Amino acid sequence: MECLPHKKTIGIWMSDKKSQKLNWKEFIKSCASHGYNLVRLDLDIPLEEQRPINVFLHKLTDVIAAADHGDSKASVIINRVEQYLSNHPNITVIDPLDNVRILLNRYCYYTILQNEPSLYKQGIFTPSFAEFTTNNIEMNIEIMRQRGVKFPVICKPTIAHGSKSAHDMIVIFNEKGLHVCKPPCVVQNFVNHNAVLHKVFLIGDRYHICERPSLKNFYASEDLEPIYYSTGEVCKADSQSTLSILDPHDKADITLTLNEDKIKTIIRILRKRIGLLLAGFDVVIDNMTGSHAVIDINVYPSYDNFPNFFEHLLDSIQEAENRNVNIYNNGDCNGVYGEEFLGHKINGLINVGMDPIKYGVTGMNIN
Ligand SMILES: Nc1ncnc2c1ncn2[C@@H]1O[C@H](COP(=O)(O)OP(=O)(O)OP(=O)(O)O)[C@@H](O)[C@H]1O
Ligand SMILES: O=P(O)(O)O[C@H]1[C@H](O)[C@H](O)[C@H](OP(=O)(O)O)[C@@H](OP(=O)(O)O)[C@@H]1O
Ligand SMILES: [Mg+2]
Repeated sequence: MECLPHKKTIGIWMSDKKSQKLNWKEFIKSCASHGYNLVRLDLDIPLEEQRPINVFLHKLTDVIAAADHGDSKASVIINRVEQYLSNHPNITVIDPLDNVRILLNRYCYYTILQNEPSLYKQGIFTPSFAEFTTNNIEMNIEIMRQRGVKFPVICKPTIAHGSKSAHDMIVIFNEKGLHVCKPPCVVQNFVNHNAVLHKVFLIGDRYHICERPSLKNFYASEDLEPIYYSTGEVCKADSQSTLSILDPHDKADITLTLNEDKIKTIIRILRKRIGLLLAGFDVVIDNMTGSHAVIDINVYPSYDNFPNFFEHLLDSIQEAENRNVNIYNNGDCNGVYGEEFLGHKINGLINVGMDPIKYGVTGMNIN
């Protein structure tokens, strides 16, 4: 992208896979209309040798996950990024790497939700879960018992990003099925939800909800073998998996209606506890109780069909920058910590000034 004078600069990095899905022409146009140049950063060369930036916009989840698990090349990249950002505290980071790290580990972010007693009272929950760190079936059965995890369960890799296998799931119906688990993994109570998934995409204080195909209803059984699937096969807008076809006895005659007040409550909790500007979460509605189960939280998701995505993104970046400029000019150059979370300081410059969620881009006013 060419650079024009007197404009601020957004430096961006994302995987090639993600980059191919982005409408770069439209993005550059939106950046320009908001007074930004857009440059793609090359993390294989020192950032000091590249154009100075005001905003660092990234999806480094795969690289962070690899670095945190000992990959030397990934570690060089993350160290380079973190050193650069430490040397340039006035750069607005979207989103701070320590905040992103929270969402790399399913056990970690499920625990955030479980530790929010206010959610349960409002008919919101995260399904009971347990983490397997060994292949010892007896130990794992005992852990499930202690944590109220009951069949059927979904087995998911503990690490939520960083490889295709992060999305490889298994539905397990009985104890003998547990031998298929590959620790470290989490097992989570399966919530029957009539094969309808609600995806919530967040950009700062803006959100958009879309429906996606999901899994049909399942029940514990001593006779059923584990069912393997990957999220992308079942839950994309155009997915047509047989796993989404309700069994005849399950033909849903009742419509499960998403409660937007519950969604706003979840958004407030995530902003307070995780503090990401670019995130998403998945909700299924328990078809017996109507309670809303938060089953997943994502870093910088696809934002498929998010209305005027680039405009909302740039507006939010400007708002985040304005907050940072105020903090930086007030001499708090080390950034402002958000709330303590499980030992991780949420180093969230964008956490500062927790404005009420302004509105859902669906036009709902939220106070
Ligand atoms: N506890 C659950 N009960 C019922 N269905 C579930 C549960 N957890 C996951 N699922 C189903 O499996 C799918 C994938 O689960 P999840 O969203 O945790 O995986 P993921 O690969 O991280 O997804 P994403 O593509 O959003 O990152 C969900 O969209 C939903 O269809
Ligand atoms: O359409 P969605 O938002 O469900 O697809 C996302 C998916 O939820 C995950 O967030 C993917 O990220 P990873 O977990 O890192 O694989 C996204 O892939 P990406 O290449 O766009 O980052 C999907 O878009
Ligand atoms: Mg998901």
